[in-house]
Amino acid sequence: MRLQFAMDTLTTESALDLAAKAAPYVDILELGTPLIKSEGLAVITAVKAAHPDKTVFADLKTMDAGELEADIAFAAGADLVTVLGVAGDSTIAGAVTAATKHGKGVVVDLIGVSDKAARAREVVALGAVFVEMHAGLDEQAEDGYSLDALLAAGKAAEVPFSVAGGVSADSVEAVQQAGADVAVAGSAIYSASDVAAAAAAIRAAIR
Ligand SMILES: O=C(CO)[C@H](O)[C@H](O)COP(=O)(O)O
Repeated sequence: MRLQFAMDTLTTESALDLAAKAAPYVDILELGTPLIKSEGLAVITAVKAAHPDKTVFADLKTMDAGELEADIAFAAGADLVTVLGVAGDSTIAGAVTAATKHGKGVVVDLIGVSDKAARAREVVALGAVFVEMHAGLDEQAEDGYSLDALLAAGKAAEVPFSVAGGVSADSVEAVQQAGADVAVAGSAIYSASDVAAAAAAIRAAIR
């Protein structure tokens, strides 16, 4: 299982600092949606230039204009971009067209989708390389939140999937046991006082 570090920070300087500390322990460097909105596509180019050996994941969360938004992110250096699962099929197919042109990939983020397993199968048929079983930061803050529903959806989907929603060193083993291809960890790493140690601890918990 690969480990993806979601950098939900707001400046390129901070992203480059976080990436440098975590890179030895992670496979995928994610530029979070707030970071891309704050700094624009240039942050993708900067992180890819600093880490050409890593998969650079641009969390665009595209909802419309799939081909155009994916195209400009791939041209900036992204290896993977996200499109929302609640978007129309034509938006997802458009992003896949751009990915094919660039030799890159589209990940469909299932945040806000009620039947994640069923939508996962549909979007993989449209060409997504994997889906993200995702509970966002606001959902994580709700009473009673747990990763369990995401893990169950991943098991039921029977397609390649990642899990994002507060994954930590304590929960990453359950993510792996559910059959995930990628574990996504954001705040568990970037909020730690020792970013490198936090990333290393999650890596060590992956068998
Ligand atoms: O896409 C996101 C929020 O929309 C986050 O990057 C994702 O949820 C991973 O971060 P965390 O581990 O802190 O939940």
